Amino acid sequence: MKIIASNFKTNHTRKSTASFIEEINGFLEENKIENEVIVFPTATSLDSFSTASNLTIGAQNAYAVDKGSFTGEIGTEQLDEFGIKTILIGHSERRHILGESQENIAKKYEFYKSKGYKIVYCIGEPLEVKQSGLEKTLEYIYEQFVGIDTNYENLILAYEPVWAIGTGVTATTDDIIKVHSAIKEKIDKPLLYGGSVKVENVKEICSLDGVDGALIGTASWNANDFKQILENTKEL
Ligand SMILES: O=C[C@H](O)COP(=O)(O)O
Repeated sequence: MKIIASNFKTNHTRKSTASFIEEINGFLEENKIENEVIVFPTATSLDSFSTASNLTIGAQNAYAVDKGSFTGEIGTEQLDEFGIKTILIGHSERRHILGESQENIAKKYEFYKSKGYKIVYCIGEPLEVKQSGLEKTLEYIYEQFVGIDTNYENLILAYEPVWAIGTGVTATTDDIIKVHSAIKEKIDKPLLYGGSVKVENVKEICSLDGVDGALIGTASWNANDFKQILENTKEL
């Protein structure tokens, strides 16, 4: 059983999201796909979708609050409206582009943990760290666990090397195995790989030891490609 997640990032409209979800839902049912599938649309496209039991809709981000005066943010009141109970936290784009600190990420994690959300928690190193070797890479990754309760029952991890995200450069199977096995030795949670996963490589990556699924950006935005990804991982 694998977990295949699609992160829309800043892509798709409300309308195209609804048709994507309808199409994927139908595909899962018709093809009896049993893997767990999670789709993270933009906040503006969240809705009360009717979905198969193995398809979950999650939020890409939300503030650590129920409601209040936090311009531009959403909280659990807005997520509850659509029954959203899954959230992505610590994505590298939020860390490196939007400037979220480990302290803020840990606060957000604690808040959504206290609400019982399923949390997909991302970790991963930038290129200069990777170039300094495995030991430094792991040190960097472990710092991203500061303030994070890794025993939380609803936790899924996603290892996403920053240099592989949206670049078309996938980590080698050797890179993935080394980092995944090191993380798995310390933390016994499902661990996804993310970073230029596509139709052609998803099966190989998801078959590696210590890889429990994939968190996919670019290659998941086209419904036909995502269906192919789901098909290619169906038997794993
Ligand atoms: O959340 C997904 C990851 O950032 C991977 O993105 P990507 O598949 O476009 O490389």
